[in-house]
Amino acid sequence: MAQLLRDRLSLDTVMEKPVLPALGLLAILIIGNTIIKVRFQTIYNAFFHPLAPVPGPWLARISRSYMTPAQAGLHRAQTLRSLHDKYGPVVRIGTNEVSISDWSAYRSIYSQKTSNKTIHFYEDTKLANDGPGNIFTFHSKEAHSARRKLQNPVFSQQAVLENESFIAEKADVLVRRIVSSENGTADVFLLDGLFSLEVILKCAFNRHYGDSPAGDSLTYLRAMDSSAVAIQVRAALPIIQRGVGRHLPGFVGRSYRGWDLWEKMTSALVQGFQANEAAQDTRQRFMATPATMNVDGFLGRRLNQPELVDEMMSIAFAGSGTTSTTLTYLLYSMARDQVRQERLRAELFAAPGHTLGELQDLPFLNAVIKETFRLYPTIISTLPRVLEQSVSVDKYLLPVGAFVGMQNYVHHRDASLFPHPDEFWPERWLVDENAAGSNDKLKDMNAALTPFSLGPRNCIGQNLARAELYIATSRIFTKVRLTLNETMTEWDMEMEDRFNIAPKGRRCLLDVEVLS
Ligand code: HEM
Repeated sequence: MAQLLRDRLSLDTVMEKPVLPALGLLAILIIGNTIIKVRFQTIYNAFFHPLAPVPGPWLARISRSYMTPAQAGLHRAQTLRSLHDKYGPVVRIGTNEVSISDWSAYRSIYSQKTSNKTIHFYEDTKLANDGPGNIFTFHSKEAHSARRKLQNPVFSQQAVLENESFIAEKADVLVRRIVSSENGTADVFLLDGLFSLEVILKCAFNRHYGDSPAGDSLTYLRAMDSSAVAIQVRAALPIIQRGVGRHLPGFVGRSYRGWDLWEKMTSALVQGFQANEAAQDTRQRFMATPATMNVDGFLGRRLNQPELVDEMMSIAFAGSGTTSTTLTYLLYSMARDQVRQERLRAELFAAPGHTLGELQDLPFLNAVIKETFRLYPTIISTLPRVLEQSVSVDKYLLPVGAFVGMQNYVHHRDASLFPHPDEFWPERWLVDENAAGSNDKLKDMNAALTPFSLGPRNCIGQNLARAELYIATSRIFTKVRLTLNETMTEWDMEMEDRFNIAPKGRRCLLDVEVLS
């Protein structure tokens, strides 16, 4: 027995002894291997990656998250501008990512063949709860071009002209709201938001809202705006889907519940339109009609309910905040500059008429709108793309698979094309055609002005957006004189980069004088 025990003990000892060192060795090997791998990857990224020759901050060579703090701080575009000032037109901003500021590269980067939308960025903007994606988010080029074909007719210039009376009607409501603002001070940030949303809801669903700024359209606007936080939280933490998020406390939970409400309201609009309007709209005038009635060529059928709701939420989202912030910055610029405001008014009063066509012929109005697009491009930030073809920019060859991006905020401030780039100076667009080289310069300025982007994923709603800006601007400045309210500070109107801009103070208070 004693011998047995001894044998057993010695066997255990024999068994135990090598186990610990073996585990230790394994751990050391695993850790060592990881360190070597990480080191190797880091060394590769820093020195041998195809993007290694591209200049940029040292940390960006080895980290994918170099831009995260700027993005979280809502100043990504401004940070990129400083990086371009320091490093030149092509800057490496991540292990596999570059930013480009050379406007002449825009057309090739954003062409059908060269690139595609990055999945991780755009997939996050699926909007309906069980929605499969929408025209804005599709990665598949076939799915996207079929959806674009389906929707294009209701966004054409012809379609916008047919809906001109709707836009004028809503612009008149906007003017009445401005005029009747409390104490003669209007918050045009809020009122412009309602205006562009109500234009969309009218043009999409034939839905009309009254003059009161405190009706259902305000509830819709607030619900849509409040969901921005939840959309970002879901993107950063995919585990927090809608079902979980709506139960969270505080502003995050509120944002998820706002998102639910926005979807519910859109769904009700879609159902109302299906029941009462769609089949009667034989001229296919309303933006919801083709998506409701016609076959999507990629799917080979009509859109089902979640697809339709997702699509309409994306149109409301893409089409309202964009136009309204542009209009807000236009009014702000004019309210700060009475001389230019008078010049604009004089041009409007002297115009033969105020139809869209007539307004689009007015040189100073055109210059004011272009300058607003240049200085306050509502989509301020990077439109991220993944390269499907290698492309040369400056002296660098950017390989297939690299993430690339350009941002209006940066190339719209290219001082070689736009002297005094941070100044609102509409006269820069009124080029003397007889001066030497002026036409070439104007051609370049126009080519560098890309507020609606270019290529297959450019803005489908740009005709409508332009029409809203021309009509609203003319209606406002022929009825009222605007001046900046004394409580407004520069900080209030600083642009926050949320992809789309928002003024930091979330208000734009203007004092209103009704013209006799
Ligand atoms: C001043 C107003 C507007 C500006 C500056 C603007 C700008 C843009 C830009 C830059 C893009 C490309 C985004 C990207 O590639 O990620 C875009 C796409 C889009 N915009 Fe606009 N937009 C405006 C108004 C509108 C309006 C009024 C609508 C609809 C009613 C609209 C609907 C869309 C849609 C659906 C897309 C996605 C198109 C696609 O991928 O095929 N936008 N817009």
